[in-house]
This record gives sequence, structure tokens and C-alpha cells, in this order.
Amino acid sequence: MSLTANGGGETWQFQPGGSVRGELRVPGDKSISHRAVMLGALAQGSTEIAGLLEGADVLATIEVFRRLGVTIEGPQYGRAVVHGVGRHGLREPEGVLDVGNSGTSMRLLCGLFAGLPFDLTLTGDESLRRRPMGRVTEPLTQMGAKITTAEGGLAPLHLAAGGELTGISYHMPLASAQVKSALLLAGMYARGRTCVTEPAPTRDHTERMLAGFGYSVQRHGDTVCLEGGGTLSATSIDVPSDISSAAFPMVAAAITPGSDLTLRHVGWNPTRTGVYEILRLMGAAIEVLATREVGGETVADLHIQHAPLRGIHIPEELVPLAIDEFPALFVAAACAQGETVLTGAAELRVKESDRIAVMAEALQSLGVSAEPQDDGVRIQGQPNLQGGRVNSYGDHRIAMAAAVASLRAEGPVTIADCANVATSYPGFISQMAEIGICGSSL
Ligand SMILES: O=C(O)C1=C[C@@H](OP(=O)(O)O)[C@@H](O)[C@H](O)C1
Ligand SMILES: C=C(OP(=O)(O)O)C(=O)O
Repeated sequence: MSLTANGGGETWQFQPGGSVRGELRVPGDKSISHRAVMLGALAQGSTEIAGLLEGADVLATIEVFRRLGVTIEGPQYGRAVVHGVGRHGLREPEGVLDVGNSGTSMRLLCGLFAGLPFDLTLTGDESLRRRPMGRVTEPLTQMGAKITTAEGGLAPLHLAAGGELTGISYHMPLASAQVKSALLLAGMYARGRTCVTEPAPTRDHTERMLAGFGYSVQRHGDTVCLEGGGTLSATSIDVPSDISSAAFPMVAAAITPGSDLTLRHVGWNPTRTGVYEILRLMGAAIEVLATREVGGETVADLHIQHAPLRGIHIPEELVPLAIDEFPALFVAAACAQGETVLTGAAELRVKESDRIAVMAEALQSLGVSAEPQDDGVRIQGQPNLQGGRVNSYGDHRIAMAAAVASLRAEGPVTIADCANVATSYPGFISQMAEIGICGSSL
């Protein structure tokens, strides 16, 4: 994927230095919020959601279901009520369904809609139309779906009516929760049994939430299976804070002398805690407090203080468990003593931007030696970063990582094309200001 700007966007400036102190509850988990809306829409009865992420990606999923005839109240202050229509109650939408910047919406909905008795088309913004969709459309086609893509397996995706689905057993060639979820969601509409085997553990929110809606899912080792034709029963869902958003203040506190930060109610699902494991290996001082169960997911409070970090070779088995946290982790690496090496992470090249190339460029703009590799990066840590200008290329996680880097910079950090931070972390600038990270929109 090339370094193409997404156009427009806001420019932000973060002031150098400071320390990170206080308490914060970051917004709701994006993966869980999408799934709560999707399963709520297909359930019988009304599902009440609290803690829902009101980011643009989740709002795009909500809008799609409204277009398919589902009534959704809210979201307001993280609360929404989804009046489910049952698995066969969706109605044909007019026009194309645009999910903006959200890969999760496009891939999961492609699976969910593959067995519907009417045509529909899914599209997205410029960034999403560059991301690979063959990873879902190919196995869905094996199940009997009739999907036409743009050249190269890209969106827009046209799903034609009449794809009678049959369950398959699919060994995923890559570790992707979006692919696994798309197939399981399609599997609800398929004849017989659908099984997905993963090459390495990936986030399991779909499986957990299906079970929460009373839909039986079986796991045997690295394989997850379900039978088609079941029903979903409405439930209530309390969405934990997103560990992927928490990663930014977490790294901010870890790299900044004098910091003392508590993050509340953070989603602590074991398939998501790779960022913690990696930071701990680097020497970070993070205490995990008050671990508890909330509606089928674990949550925890985290207490983070500054400690000197050291460069490491990141264990490859942790990569899928921290896949969205690498932009933040690269900033930690830039502030560590010695070299950090990441391998086995080629997937980072096909996110909202090519996160290997874009983060290497961002760190170089701040005076750091960062050498991209095909499937990772080598970063030389240093005592201080320079101020400078970073292009986020419209990728929310690059913009937030650059903001955090300002804490160790010797001059202001100016960040271009930041509007997409609203996809996953609305209110980022004001929440960061509450804990001492000072930035503003120019
Ligand atoms: O299933 C999900 O909610 C997600 C899975 C991951 O993508 P992949 O499945 O492509 O790894 C992750 O990067 C994305 O932000 C959310
Ligand atoms: C990759 C991400 O999301 P998505 O795939 O849903 O666009 C992300 O949030 O970092």
C-alpha cells in the first residue's frame, strides 16, 4: 500500500514535554461495539447497550442497520437500544451502503449479509477501498455467496441475492479476527456446520458475544464451529473501554518521567492484552488492579508509572494480540534504550495506512532511526526526540501515536490529517488534556 494521503483532515499540534498524571476512562471498545450492534439487530427483542463507542466507525455500522430497517435508539452517552428484527427481518436498502473508514464493518457485514435474499453493495472511503477484501470474499464464495469485487478483490463489494450458503471448514491462511467473524456470521445463515481454524489466537469477541445472545458456538483447540439456522435472543451489553485506545495514554505514561496514571474499566480479554505483555517485556511499570468479569468479558484497572524501557525483539506470537497497538508501541521503542525489532507483522501494511512505512516516516521526522522491513521494523531508541511535522495519512492510530511522542520531544509535534481519530477515539484531545498531554487543532 502506498503512502497516499486521505485528503483534507485536521492539523493538530502537541506541545513538547510534560508528565502524565491522573485517572481516565477511555471510550468503549470498537470491536465489541460493532458486534453488539450487529447481533442486536439480528436478535429477537431489544438489546440495551451501555458504554458503546460513539466513534465514526461504529456510527457507520449503526447507519447500515437503520438503512436495512432496524430501529436503533441513541447512541447518547454511550447508551443505545437496538430493536432486533430477527435473522430474517432485514429489508432491502436503497442505494449503496458506505461504511467509511471501517474495515471491521465492511468485512463482518460482508459475511453477515452474504446469505440475504436481496442485492446490496458495500463501499467505503479511499483508504478502505485500498484494503484487501479477498480474504473474506473468497471463503464466502466457497460457501456459495455471490460476490463481485472491484479489480484486485477490492471494495466496492456487490452481494447478489440467491447465494444459498452451505457451511465449510476453513483454515485461515492468516490470523484475522475479521475473517473468522465474517465466516461465523455467514455460518448462521448456512446449511450445516461452519468451522474456522486460526493459525494463531485472534480476538474472540464474536464467539463470546454469540454465546451471550444464546447462539451455541463450540471451540476445540484452534477451531471454532457453529451450526446454521439458530436464533439470537436479545440481551444487555456493557462495553468495556477499548484497550486499543488505552494503549496511547498507557505508552504516554510509560515513557514520561514523573508519570502516575490510572486507566479504569479497560477491556482485559486475554486475546487483546499483547500491548501489556510487550510493554512489560520492555520494562514498563504497569500494575493490573481489580480484574473482574462484566457480561462475558474481563475488565481491569491499570496503574502505570514511568520506568526506563529497553529495546527487545518482540515475540511473534504476541503480534495478533497487539495488532492495532503497534503505532503506540513504536513510540515506546523510540524512547527505549537499545534496538527494538518487530518481525512477523506484514499485516500492518494493510491497515488504514501502511503502518510500517507511515510510522517509520513519522519517527524519522522526529529524528529517530526507524528502518522498515518487509514484515516489521527496526527502531533505535534514543533519549529524546526532535519536534517536527508528521503526516498521519488519515490513519487515526498514527495521529494518536505522534501526539504521544510529543511528551519526549524537544519541540512541538505538528500532525497532519487527523480527522479520522474520531473513528475510534472521539474526544481524544480533551481526554489527553485532562492527564497533562497538551495539544490542539490548528
Ligand atoms: O475483528 C475486529 O474487530 C478487528 C480485527 C483486527 O483486524 P484483522 O482481523 O484484519 O487482524 C483489528 O486490526 C481491527 O481493528 C478490528
Ligand atoms: C485496523 C483498524 O480498524 P478497521 O480494520 O476496523 O478499519 C484499527 O482500528 O486499527
